[in-house]
Amino acid sequence: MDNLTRLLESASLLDAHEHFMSFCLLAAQRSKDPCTQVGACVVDRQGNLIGSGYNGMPRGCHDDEFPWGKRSEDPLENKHLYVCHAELNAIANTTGTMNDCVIYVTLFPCNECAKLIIQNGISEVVYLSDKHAHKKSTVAAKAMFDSAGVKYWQFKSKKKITVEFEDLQDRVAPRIVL
Ligand SMILES: O=c1ccn([C@H]2C[C@H](O)[C@@H](COP(=O)(O)O)O2)c(=O)[nH]1
Ligand SMILES: [Zn+2]
Repeated sequence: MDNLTRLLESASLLDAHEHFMSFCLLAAQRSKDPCTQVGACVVDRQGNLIGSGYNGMPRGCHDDEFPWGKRSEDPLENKHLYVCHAELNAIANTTGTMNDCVIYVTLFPCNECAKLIIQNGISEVVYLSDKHAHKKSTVAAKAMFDSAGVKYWQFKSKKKITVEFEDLQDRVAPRIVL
């Protein structure tokens, strides 16, 4: 890539997919899960972000009372029985219809989230990581999406976005590093 192209591209805006997936990555930073932070957002066909969430304990269930580990032999001492998934929280935080909306999520949805996505009429899933692709929950989720006609595709980009708050005191836009 020559310098002029690089300059022009670095000055260009984020496209919609980059914008919403970046938003999910920022939302994921709020998660207290020490192993897998997940962010999700629901976007309507006009391009409006109408709900978002990240994986966390249910409202009123404090992190000091519930576990974040996953290695105990006792399932009651592991996070999985308690944690609300990012997609669940994004959907719960959305007001109004989700018919034909798109959900962006940093990790491919599990089977339980797939059911929620389908039952709420969401028609497209854009995901970043498929690190649980080998798990039965992911295989089941894909089978349900295929059957229900929910489109899903993996977001890929080589862009790097650096947000430096200090830097922003003098400039209005984050620096996009290519
Ligand atoms: O559809 C999903 C699947 C998982 N999550 C969350 C739930 C947990 O907090 C982590 C998974 O933990 P691992 O340590 O990778 O098993 O991801 C989600 O939000 N949405
Ligand atoms: Zn899930």
